[in-house]
Amino acid sequence: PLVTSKELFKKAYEGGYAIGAFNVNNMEIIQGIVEAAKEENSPLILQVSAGARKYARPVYLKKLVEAAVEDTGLPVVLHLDHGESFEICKACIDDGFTSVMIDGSKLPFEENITLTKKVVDYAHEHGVVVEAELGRIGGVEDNISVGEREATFTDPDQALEFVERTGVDSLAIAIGTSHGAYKFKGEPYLDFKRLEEIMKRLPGFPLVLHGASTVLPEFVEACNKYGGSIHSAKGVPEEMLRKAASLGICKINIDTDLRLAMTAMIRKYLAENPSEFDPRKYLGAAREAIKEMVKHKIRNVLGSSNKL
Ligand SMILES: O=C(COP(=O)(O)O)N(O)CCCOP(=O)(O)O
Ligand SMILES: [Zn+2]
Repeated sequence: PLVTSKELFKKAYEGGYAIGAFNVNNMEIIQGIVEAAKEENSPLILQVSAGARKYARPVYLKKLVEAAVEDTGLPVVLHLDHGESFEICKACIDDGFTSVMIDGSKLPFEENITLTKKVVDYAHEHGVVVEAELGRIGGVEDNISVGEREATFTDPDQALEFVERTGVDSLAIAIGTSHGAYKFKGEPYLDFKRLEEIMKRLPGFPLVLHGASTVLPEFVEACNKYGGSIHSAKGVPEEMLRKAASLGICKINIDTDLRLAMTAMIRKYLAENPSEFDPRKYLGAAREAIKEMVKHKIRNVLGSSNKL
């Protein structure tokens, strides 16, 4: 069935593990992820961004996720990723999503609170949970200056006030990650001190890590070996993710590693089978790679195997 993340996060927080939140844009990506969760007997969040809704059209993704639930019997959270307005959150809630993110992180603090509270009120009336964001996920400068860090990372005192005034169910925090394949110019770094300060003020409250792809080297190398050009790519080392999962991070967002797995396998298949032109062959190979990658993340990074 489609479920909310309330209970999943509570168990994950207490159990010191995290739930994977994987972005979906087409059938093969959904199938690869869901097959992996099924084999690992793991809870799962499938998330749809505004861009994914534009690419695939909302009804296709909704029906594909419903098909995945029917086919596997898995409990799945269907989550809107980075909703930027009350309207898109409302549309998804009305369309049967069980969780939505309202991302007001670009707004001044008070406006973020007002917008988030409006979404929370509507979502909670419909039994849907809400993720918000405080602090700016982004900023890939090398060794961000202290001033820069203070300006963009989540302020622990503000986080407490934000949660109390909005009633939000989980909070995406900025502690050094950013979206995409170029997260760090220097050494990878997450501000665990800051995470612990936030946890002190919000004990037991589910926190979310965006921009958490590792940018797996084997896929970057495969992309480059078969005609790609992806250089200086760097992600979050898996041991940092394991540490975050053992702390208050209950949801870990992964999209770039899915994209790299899919792209690497399609490049590889086409290069090695130049006379082949059946999409089921290269999309099938990509689906298999996604499944193996997600199983690895569930088992060795998130720790959510056999937690159903
Ligand atoms: O946190 C992440 C992904 O982080 P990652 O890049 O490290 O995988 N996300 O919320 C995914 C954002 C995807 O948005 P879009 O579909 O518009 O490109
Ligand atoms: Zn994100």
